[in-house]
Amino acid sequence: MATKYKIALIRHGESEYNKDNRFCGWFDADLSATGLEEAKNAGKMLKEQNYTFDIAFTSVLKRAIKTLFIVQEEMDLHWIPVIRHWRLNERHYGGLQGLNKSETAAKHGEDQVKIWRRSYDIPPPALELSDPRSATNEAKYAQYDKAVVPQCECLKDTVERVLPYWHDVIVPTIKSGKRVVISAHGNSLRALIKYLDNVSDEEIPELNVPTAIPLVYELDENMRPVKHYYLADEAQVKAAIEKVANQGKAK
Ligand SMILES: O=C(O)[C@@H](CO)OP(=O)(O)O
Repeated sequence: MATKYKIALIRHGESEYNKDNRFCGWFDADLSATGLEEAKNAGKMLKEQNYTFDIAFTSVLKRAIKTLFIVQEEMDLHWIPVIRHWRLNERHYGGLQGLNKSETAAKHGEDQVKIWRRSYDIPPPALELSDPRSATNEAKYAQYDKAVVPQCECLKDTVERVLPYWHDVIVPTIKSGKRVVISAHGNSLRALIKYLDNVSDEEIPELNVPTAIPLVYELDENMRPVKHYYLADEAQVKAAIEKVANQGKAK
């Protein structure tokens, strides 16, 4: 298998909700001061390693949009087209959105929290439509049928809404020869990685994506992965992955 295309995936930098260890999902949390710094470093890593892009895809959530912009700023790539779409949003965390992950683990047990955070097909509790946390009435989703806006999602649901966007929009862009960067979220990227690397439902709970360390996928002419790697040293990646995994521990 020969590499024909290279794409970069970036999970946004630490958000205010990550900092407070709260479930975030479709809540539009901003980047924390650390997150801003992480995003800057991601841009630096890409620049130092001579990456460049022709087009960017991101979600409609500001933590991913701002991370992308900071990366563009570091790379002096402000001019490239940026396409934002809700299909790249974070997995919707339903009734868990806003709750502290450690407190939730103390209340429901770490095993239950791991199931909610990382299982493939078990969704968190759904939000009521009348819940002020529901995204149904947000202006950015007004153009879509109300049924499009989830009230909770398991990873399987996220895979099912990310993949049509991957196949219908991102793949044709990559095939047209454009160098693509995707700035998205822990679980929308897990959904894409599950598909690309054929990760089984049993293995997916152990996959965590660290914040703002660019992850490069080399793809063959059939868009199958040849290899992938983070643009940081192994120890840094390992520590950042453990930090994410540990967020579900009761303290
Ligand atoms: O809260 C969230 O939306 C996600 C990403 O920050 O968290 P988790 O890693 O628990 O899936």
